[in-house]
Amino acid sequence: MAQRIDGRQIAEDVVAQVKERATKLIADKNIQPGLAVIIVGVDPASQVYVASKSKKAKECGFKSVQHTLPADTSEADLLALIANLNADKSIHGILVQLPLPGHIDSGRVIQTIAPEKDVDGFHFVNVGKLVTGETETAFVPCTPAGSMILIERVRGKDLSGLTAVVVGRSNIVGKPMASLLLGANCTVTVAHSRTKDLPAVCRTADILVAAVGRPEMVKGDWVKPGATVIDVGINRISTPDGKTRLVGDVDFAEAEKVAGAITPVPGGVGPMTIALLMANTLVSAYLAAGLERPRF
Ligand SMILES: NC(=O)C1=CN([C@@H]2O[C@H](COP(=O)(O)OP(=O)(O)OC[C@H]3O[C@@H](n4cnc5c(N)ncnc54)[C@H](OP(=O)(O)O)[C@@H]3O)[C@@H](O)[C@H]2O)C=CC1
Ligand SMILES: Nc1nc(=O)c2c([nH]1)NC[C@@H]1CN(c3ccc(C(=O)N[C@@H](CCC(=O)O)C(=O)O)cc3)C=[N+]21
Repeated sequence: MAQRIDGRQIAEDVVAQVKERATKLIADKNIQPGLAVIIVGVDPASQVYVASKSKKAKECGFKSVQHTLPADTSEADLLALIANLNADKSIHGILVQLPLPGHIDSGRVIQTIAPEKDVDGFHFVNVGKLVTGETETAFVPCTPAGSMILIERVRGKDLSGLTAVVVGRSNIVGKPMASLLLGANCTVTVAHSRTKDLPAVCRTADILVAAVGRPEMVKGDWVKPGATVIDVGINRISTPDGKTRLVGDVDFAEAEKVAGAITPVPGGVGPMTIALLMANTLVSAYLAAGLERPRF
C-alpha cells in the first residue's frame, strides 16, 4: 500500500514557519504582512475557500482584509479597487478569487494587480519569471508550489532525471506545475484532452500529477508501480444517500494499491494551496522591506 501524503500536516508545518517569520518581521521591522482577498458574487464553494484563507492569514499574524463585491459589480469598479490596493503600503498580497462573473475580463483583472503583490503568481511578469527560472523574485502559483513541496517530502530535493507527467494544461495548475518540474530537472510530459492513449502516457510517470477536474478519472492501472501520485482535483460528487462528497481526479482506492506515495482528497494538495498563499504573502512583505527572500 502506498504511503499517504499528509497534506494537512505538511501545510501546518509551512504555516508554522510563516507565522514564526511574520512574528520576527513585526518585532524587528514593525512590518505586518497584509493580504487582501477579493470575491465577486456569492458562490458558496468560493466563499468557503475565501473564509479559510482569511482565517489562516489571521492565524499567521497577518493583517487580513476581505472585499466581498456584489455579482453585478462593474469591471471598472473592480479595477479601481485593485488600483487602491496596489497603492496601499499595508497590503503585500492581493488575491482575486476565480472564476469571476462572465461580464468581467479576468485576464485584464489579473494583469492589473501589481506583479510584486500578485501572490497567486498569475501576472505575466511572474509567469515569465517562472518559465525563465528567475525564481528569486517570482511568485509561483500556490497549488503547483505546494505540490512541489509534497513531492520533495517524498522523493527528496533532487528530482533529476525522473519522468514526470502532468495531466492538465491550465495556466493556474498544469502549466506552472510542468515549469517547476522542468526546473527541477525532471523529464516532463504535459497531457491534456487531446492526448492519445493517456493511460499509457501516465504509466511512464515516476511523478504523476492529475489536474483535470474529472472525478476519479485516473485509474489504478494508469499508475506505474511505486510512482508518486499528486491529486490536485477537487470534485464534489453526489452519493447514493443523497449527500455529497469530495473526490480527486484519481481513483484513490485503486491507485493507492500501486503507487509508492499518494495524496488524498481532501487533506492533500488543497491545504497546501492555502499554506503557500500565506508563504507568498510573507515573501512579498520581506521583499518589500528589502530583506532576503524566505524559502519554504
Ligand atoms: N487543490 C487545489 O488547491 C486546487 C484544485 N483545483 C482543481 O484541480 C482541477 C483542475 O483545475 P484547473 O486546472 O483549474 O482546470 P481547467 O478546467 O482549467 O483545466 C483542466 C485541464 O484538464 C484537461 N482535461 C479535461 N478533460 C480531460 C480528459 N478527459 N483527459 C485528459 N485531459 C483532460 C483539459 O484539457 P484541454 O486543455 O485540452 O481542455 C485542461 O487542460 C479541478 O478539479 C479543480 O477544482 C484547482 C485549483 C486549485
Ligand atoms: N485566485 C484564485 N486563487 C486560487 O488559489 C483559487 C481560486 N482563485 N479559485 C478556486 C481555486 C480552488 N482553490 C482551493 C483552495 C483550497 C482548497 C482546500 O483547502 N481544500 C480542502 C477541502 C475543502 C473542502 O472541504 O471543501 C482539501 O482539499 O482538503 C481547495 C481548493 C483555490 N483556488
